[in-house]
Amino acid sequence: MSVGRLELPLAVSVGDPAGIGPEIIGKAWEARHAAGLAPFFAIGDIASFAPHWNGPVVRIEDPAETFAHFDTALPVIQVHNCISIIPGIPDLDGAHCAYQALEMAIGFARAGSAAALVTGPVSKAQLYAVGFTHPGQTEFIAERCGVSKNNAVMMLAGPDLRVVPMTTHIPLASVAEQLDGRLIRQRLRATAKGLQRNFGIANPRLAVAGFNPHAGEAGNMGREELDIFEPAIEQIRGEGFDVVGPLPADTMFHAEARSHYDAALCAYHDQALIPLKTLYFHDAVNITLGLPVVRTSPDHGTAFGIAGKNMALPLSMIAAIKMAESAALHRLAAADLGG
Ligand SMILES: NC(=O)C1=CN([C@@H]2O[C@H](COP(=O)(O)OP(=O)(O)OC[C@H]3O[C@@H](n4cnc5c(N)ncnc54)[C@H](O)[C@@H]3O)[C@@H](O)[C@H]2O)C=CC1
Ligand SMILES: NCC(=O)COP(=O)(O)O
Repeated sequence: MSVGRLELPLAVSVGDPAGIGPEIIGKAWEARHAAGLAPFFAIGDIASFAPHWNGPVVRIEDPAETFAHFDTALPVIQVHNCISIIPGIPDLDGAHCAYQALEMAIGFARAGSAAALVTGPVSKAQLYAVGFTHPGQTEFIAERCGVSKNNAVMMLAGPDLRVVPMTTHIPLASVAEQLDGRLIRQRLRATAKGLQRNFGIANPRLAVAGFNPHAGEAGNMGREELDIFEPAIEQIRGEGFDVVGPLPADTMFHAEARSHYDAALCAYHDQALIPLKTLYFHDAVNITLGLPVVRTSPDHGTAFGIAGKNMALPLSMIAAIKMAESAALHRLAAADLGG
């Protein structure tokens, strides 16, 4: 059950200011009434909006000021000034801005000044170039929240498909060695709990994709399913969770198959994200499960190629803002019920 509205605004980090972050946040603000969005404020360089979007912005110092301004302008909390923003041409100064905005947004959510955290798209390569040592924002936010990276789960959620890549931003060649029984069990438990807390699904149904073609074909095309997946899944079933698998990955994403589970746990990034983005590129949301705060993000990236051209669709950002509100409300409702 999720009812009512939040008493706190949502914090939205701008992401890389040379990407489409400022444009999709501005366009989401324009859609605030039509889409029924909860009040939100952006965190970034206020000067980074004009090259991308010509709507009104207002500088605020405190998240609580959001409510006084949200009707008439996009409230923005300032990070350090980026020297110059050229849409589509990322630079290290912009990467510092993105890094600082992310750090501040986490701080507001953790301090209880924001109801949830919505992160704009960043370029991982640009962040790495300014000293970011985590694979992505998921792991960074987990660390800032004191959660081990194995218990923070990346989920991408579309209208009738939710996927979890059990390994995330690592080379494909490293997947087999990282996918051990412990990781699979941790991902399964955290996904089940995350579906309960953020989506209000009381008894989540989980499906696990195999690693090899045809889920190993009874051990003839690889033994990971027999030696690692099946014992891990058996143990998790013994803990009372509803889990099927390992299933052949090529036949578990068609419409009828999708109706049998609430989330599909996949062995690696592209096994999960290809079906999701093929079906729902503009509707899907990246949500991190297992955190003490709610964190969502659009499913897409910085789209440098279209930045500053007024071509970016804000739909995934709007969906991320809506999902952040809905997840925060689910958590409040569960707390009211003693959950
Ligand atoms: N949430 C995040 O912070 C994410 C960040 N990234 C980062 O983004 C950078 C670029 O990644 P790509 O693989 O090029 O993916 P991308 O999602 O930025 O772009 C892929 C294609 O989709 C188009 N596109 C993306 N968002 C769009 C929108 N809102 N409206 C219209 N068209 C849109 C782009 O123009 C491009 O043709 C990488 O550095 C990656 O690390 C990628 C995914 C998620
Ligand atoms: N492919 C998903 C993605 O890149 C998002 O990563 P994160 O920065 O949210 O961890």
